[in-house]
Amino acid sequence: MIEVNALAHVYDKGRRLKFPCWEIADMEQWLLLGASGSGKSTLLNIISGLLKPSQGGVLINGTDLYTLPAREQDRFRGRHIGIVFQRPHLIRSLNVLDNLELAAVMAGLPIDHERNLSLLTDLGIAELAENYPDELSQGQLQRVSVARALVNRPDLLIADEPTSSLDDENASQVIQMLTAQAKDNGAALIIATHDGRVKNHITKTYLL
Ligand SMILES: Nc1ncnc2c1ncn2[C@@H]1O[C@H](COP(=O)(O)OP(=O)(O)OP(=O)(O)O)[C@@H](O)[C@H]1O
Repeated sequence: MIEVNALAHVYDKGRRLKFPCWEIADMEQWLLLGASGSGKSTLLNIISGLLKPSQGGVLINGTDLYTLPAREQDRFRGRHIGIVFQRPHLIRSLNVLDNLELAAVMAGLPIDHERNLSLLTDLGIAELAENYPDELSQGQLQRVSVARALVNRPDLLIADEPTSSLDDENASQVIQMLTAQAKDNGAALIIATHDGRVKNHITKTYLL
C-alpha cells in the first residue's frame, strides 16, 4: 500500500506544487495524468525517494522513506520500487544480463540468475542476454528496462512516459508488458503519461 499525504513541493524560485492525497492498494494499476508542467515527474521522483518533498510524506507499506538514513533509503528504494524511465539509461559497458544483475547488487540483494533469465524470457528478449545496449532497438531497450525494474520483485513499478519515443506497435507492446508483468510479479503500477494510446489500458486515474 502506498499513501501520499498532504504532499507539496517548492523548487527554488518555483511555484508551490500541491498533490492531492492518493492511496494505492497492493497490485492496483494507475495512470498519472496532467498537463505539461503540472508536476507528474516531481511526484514520481518524490514517491521513488529521489526528491525530498517540502511538505508531507509518502508511506510505502507503512515506511516513510525520507525518515530513513541515506544509505537505507537507497536500499529501500532498490528493494521496493522498480522504475522504468523515459529513456532506458542502461550501462553501456555491461551486457543485458549484467545490467539486470547490477540492479540486485545495488540493492544489496543476492543475484538470482534463474529469475533474471526468466524475466528476459517473459519479455521476449532471452536471446539478447549477452548483447550490449548499443546493439538493441528502442523497443528492445525498453523491454530490458522493464526487466531491470522487476529484478528485485518490487511492490511498486513506476513508469514515467514509457511510450513517448516508441511507434504505435512498440508502445502497445510496452503497455501490455508493463500491466501484465506488474500483475504477474505482484506489484502495483503507476504510469505517468501524456500518451493517449495508453489510456485504454488502465482505468484508475490520478489527475494533476
Ligand atoms: N529542478 C527543478 N528546479 C526548478 N523547477 C523545477 C525543477 N523541476 C521541475 N520544475 C518545475 O516544476 C514544475 C513541474 O515540473 P514537472 O517536471 O514535475 O512537470 P511534469 O508534469 O512532469 O511535466 P512534463 O509532462 O512536461 O514532463 C514545472 O513548472 C517545472 O518548471
